[in-house]
Amino acid sequence: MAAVVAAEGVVKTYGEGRAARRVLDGASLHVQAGEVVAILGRSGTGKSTFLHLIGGLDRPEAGVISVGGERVTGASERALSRLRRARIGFIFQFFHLLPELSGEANVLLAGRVRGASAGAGARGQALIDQLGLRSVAGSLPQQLSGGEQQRFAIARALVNDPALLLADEPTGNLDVVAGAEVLRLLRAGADEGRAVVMVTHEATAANIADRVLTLRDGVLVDA
Ligand SMILES: Nc1ncnc2c1ncn2[C@@H]1O[C@H](COP(=O)(O)OP(=O)(O)OP(=O)(O)O)[C@@H](O)[C@H]1O
Repeated sequence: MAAVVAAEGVVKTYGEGRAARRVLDGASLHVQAGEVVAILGRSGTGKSTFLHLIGGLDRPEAGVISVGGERVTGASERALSRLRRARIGFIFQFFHLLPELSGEANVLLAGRVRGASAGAGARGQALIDQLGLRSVAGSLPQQLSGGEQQRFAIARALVNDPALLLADEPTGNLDVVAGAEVLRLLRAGADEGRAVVMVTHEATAANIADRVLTLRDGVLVDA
């Protein structure tokens, strides 16, 4: 079976000249459908950078990245935004919900953009029910708890039924109970056949992972 994520030899440098810092130096990662991979590593080692590169939010200077068999590296901006909408769900530490829209509207909007998958509206409503968000569906993000905001963010990430979920410190801003629920939802997302790549500081988050890797000296190694 082809990997959902195939990243080979990824190199990324920030800055120029004497200030240049090579954050990724040949990092490689392959993730299959149904698999959760946790990436640990000290602060500043390049975990978020790597996730952004996989998701096509930034470009490496060397290496090859594919998602779902489609090239991320070398793709045009237009192709990248289509690929992101169709295949990738992003979940961030600070939720990144649009503040002027209700939780429900945040989810449904993601299912209405150009290139959204068929049936996204119905799926969004079903996710709001499944994730226990119906009673707060009309609330603005600022009126919601952190755990509720993250569950809306997960519903938004799932609304187009992506093959890949990318989660950057998804429990970093939550208490233990809400964090455990978010991890359970990520695990369930993989058990439904998605690939999940999660960057985390928290060793407990790795409990739901099939594989735990560490980013060290610019490459991914077994933890
Ligand atoms: N846009 C940027 N321009 C310059 N340097 C950057 C940029 N983004 C990140 N860096 C630097 O690259 C390094 C890796 O950053 P990154 O956010 O990927 O690390 P991280 O492992 O996710 O860290 P943390 O665990 O603290 O979130 C850091 O030293 C950071 O300061």
